[in-house]
Amino acid sequence: MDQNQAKKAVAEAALAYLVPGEILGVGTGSTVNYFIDALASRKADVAGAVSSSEASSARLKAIGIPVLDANSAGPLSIYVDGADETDPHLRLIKGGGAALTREKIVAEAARTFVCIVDESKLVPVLGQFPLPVEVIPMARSLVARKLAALGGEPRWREGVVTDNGNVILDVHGLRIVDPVGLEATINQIPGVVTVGLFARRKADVLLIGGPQGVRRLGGD
Ligand SMILES: O=C(CO)[C@H](O)[C@H](O)COP(=O)(O)O
Repeated sequence: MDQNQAKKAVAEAALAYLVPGEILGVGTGSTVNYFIDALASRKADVAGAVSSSEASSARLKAIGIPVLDANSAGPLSIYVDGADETDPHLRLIKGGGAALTREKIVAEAARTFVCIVDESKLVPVLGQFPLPVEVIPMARSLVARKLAALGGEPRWREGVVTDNGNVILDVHGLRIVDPVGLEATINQIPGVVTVGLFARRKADVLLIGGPQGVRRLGGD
């Protein structure tokens, strides 16, 4: 099974968590694209979706799933999304696709966060993947200095503007031994909209695809 087959396998496995007749949350990225493709076969069970990006909204609409405003949808049954990195405790780094803020909002609104990854994303300690931070443009340099003081090496993802009109700093060189603490610390820097650490609201279920098939962590 190659990496794309692993992504497709976990995406299809996530269908088992659908709650018929309820609204679900849908994330962003290549693994989620496989999930949206798979969702086409279960359209009748989906009352609608709240999406974390314009890209996923377009893909959902293309298969005929109504995309709803988060403000009118209320609590969501599940949230299905990928990750850039996960540790064995289901804490995540997300935001490689620059959709981290909306992803955090939709994850928070969901009863169950089902994270779908291929096994290359599983690490013992988070931080090998540069940590994305969404920042209000006028605060970019200030926030970069504060992140450097925390021991990271922030790099501006030049040319990228988020769906919310902000910029992304990717923080290299962190070894994140206290994800909950670091999430809170970075979120408190003025000008930070969101850090792509999902440690306080982590995944509830992690589906990992690899050569042996799909295995699950959490959800017991
Ligand atoms: O956080 C994300 C987007 O902001 C994605 O979930 C993450 O980048 C994983 O993407 P992919 O499934 O393409 O590997």
